[in-house]
Amino acid sequence: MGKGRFITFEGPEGAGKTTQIRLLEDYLRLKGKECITVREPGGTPIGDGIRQILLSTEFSDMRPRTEILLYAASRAQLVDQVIRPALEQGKIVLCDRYVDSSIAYQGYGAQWDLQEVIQINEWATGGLKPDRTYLLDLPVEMSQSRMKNRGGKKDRMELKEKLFHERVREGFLSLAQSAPERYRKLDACLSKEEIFGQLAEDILNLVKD
Ligand SMILES: Nc1ncnc2c1ncn2[C@@H]1O[C@H](COP(=O)(O)OP(=O)(O)OP(=O)(O)O)[C@@H](O)[C@H]1O
Ligand SMILES: Cc1cn([C@H]2C[C@H](O)[C@@H](COP(=O)(O)O)O2)c(=O)[nH]c1=O
Repeated sequence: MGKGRFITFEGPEGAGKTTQIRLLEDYLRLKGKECITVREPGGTPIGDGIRQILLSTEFSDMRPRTEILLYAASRAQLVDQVIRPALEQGKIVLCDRYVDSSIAYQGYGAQWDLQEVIQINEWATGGLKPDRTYLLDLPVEMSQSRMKNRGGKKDRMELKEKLFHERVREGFLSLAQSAPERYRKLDACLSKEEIFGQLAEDILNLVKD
């Protein structure tokens, strides 16, 4: 049995997290690795219910404490029900967003106390940390233009002002800088293939045993 590895993807809306996770999943399977993909908020029936509440524009009056706790509640369920069991079975877990999204959006974006966000999430996850985090960094204008091209209605988080999203980007960049051993920053303006080339080069070392 291989050693379980927990790999997370972070970055703004439209950065290409889903695209890169799909490419990576195929690549790892070809290399004979067992992996699963999950996303946050969601990834379990309870988490999917919480996701609907969190992203619905009906709840524009959601309070910051409620928002932080709902993201953490979805995460607690996902860690306990899906992520830890998969890691114990030696699988590679690819996770679209994790605790760093709460630090970036609720901490930096909404300007809530960073230490409180960190502590709540430490408790919710039982301290589970990723082995590797890929940050797909993209300017806010490009994120918003990709969202526009994708079409459909904006969700509650996408509707937040541009300055909020600028602070989120700063938050991610600061997180990446403060943990260089865990983070790999990728330029999300590059082509899908160029980004994946960089990712694939890094991942093989990480999952070799
Ligand atoms: N490197 C890239 N260059 C140009 N367009 C890209 C690139 N990567 C992804 N896209 C396109 O941008 C859009 C968003 O990509 P994707 O869904 O992978 O992003 P995401 O980070 O998962 O977004 P979200 O957080 O909103 O779910 C899609 O239309 C996708 O085809
Ligand atoms: C996990 C997490 C997510 N968010 C925000 C980020 C996005 O705007 C949405 C999730 O939707 P997407 O399909 O991944 O773009 O929720 C957040 O604010 N805090 C979090 O912890």
